[in-house]
Amino acid sequence: METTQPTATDRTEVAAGQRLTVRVPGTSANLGPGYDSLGLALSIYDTLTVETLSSGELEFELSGEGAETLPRDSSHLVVRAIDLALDRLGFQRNGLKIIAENVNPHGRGLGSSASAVVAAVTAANAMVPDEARQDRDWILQLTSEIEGHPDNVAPAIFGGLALSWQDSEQYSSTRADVAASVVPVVAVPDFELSTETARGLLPASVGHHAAAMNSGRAALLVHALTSKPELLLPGTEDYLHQSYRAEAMRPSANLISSLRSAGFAAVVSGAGPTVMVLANGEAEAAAVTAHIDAFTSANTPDVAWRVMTLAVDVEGARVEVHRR
Ligand SMILES: Nc1ncnc2c1ncn2[C@@H]1O[C@H](COP(=O)(O)OP(=O)(O)OP(=O)(O)O)[C@@H](O)[C@H]1O
Ligand SMILES: N[C@@H](CCO)C(=O)O
Repeated sequence: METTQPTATDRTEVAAGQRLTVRVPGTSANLGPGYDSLGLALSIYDTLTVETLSSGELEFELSGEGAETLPRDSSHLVVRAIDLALDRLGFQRNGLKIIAENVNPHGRGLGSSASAVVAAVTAANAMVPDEARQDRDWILQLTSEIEGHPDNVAPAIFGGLALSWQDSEQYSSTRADVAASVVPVVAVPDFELSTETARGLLPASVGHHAAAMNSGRAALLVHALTSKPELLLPGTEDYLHQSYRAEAMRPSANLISSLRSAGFAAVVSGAGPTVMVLANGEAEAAAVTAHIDAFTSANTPDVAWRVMTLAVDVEGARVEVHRR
């Protein structure tokens, strides 16, 4: 979390006794050539319920991913993001009960940290009175600042395919609808790679030729995803990041090469090490799954893979306020 922590102490306290639930989709960023700009919302959901308490304590009920390892104090990512959002809104909290049901695997490239901060900031925004509440573009701005890039948070907020960009410190995003035949298939390995580590592997600059090649493929990818899925294989060719990160996720890189050689549009999901294939239709998705099973059985015996056929989430983050 790169944004500075709040310091204010003279804020209005949020009302105690509130309970709200946010459901947030996982996301796959980059999609090949869309480094730090394109992202897709996926049907794998984390659920965060927050209760505002009248005493100053923090209570945690964590289940699923990270339940054994995440901190249970104010250093928890969700609490830090709630505190920052409340501060920006002109509020502060008393105690909180955090109930997190985490399904999205951590450090695998499916946007788990983005889902957590989107859930937290959405929850904080729903905790304050109507007149103080902000819109989803405000949530995009703050969560992009926290993450350092908008490509995961945007689809987590808005659903669908998010095309995001940055002007100085200002983040923006627009949503596009993905062709109905596109089926995302993910292969999640049992090892982690943090986004921070993966970003550290990238060069400070790339040549003009690579930039030009990448621009063409990124433009093609948007057309392929929205209306011409038969062009997904050329549209997912990347020149900016995957090759530099391959050594840190060799089993994933080898699986991607094999899938692409067979004609399937395979990419590194986010910063990896998950592999995602954008299949064109259910029959192709089944063939992709069979290819992954055969390749990994023969070539990566030391890695356990979880293969999931998902859907594109079209709703984005959804908040439910429980009336008492
Ligand atoms: N639901 C959560 N609650 C609290 N902390 C979380 C949660 N999800 C992720 N995190 C924190 O974020 C870290 C993972 O973030 P990281 O950016 O490295 O990977 P990712 O978001 O899963 O993948 P990517 O950004 O490549 O899509 C976890 O190790 C954990 O510290
Ligand atoms: N665009 C980001 C996505 C992962 O958070 C990266 O590749 O580092």
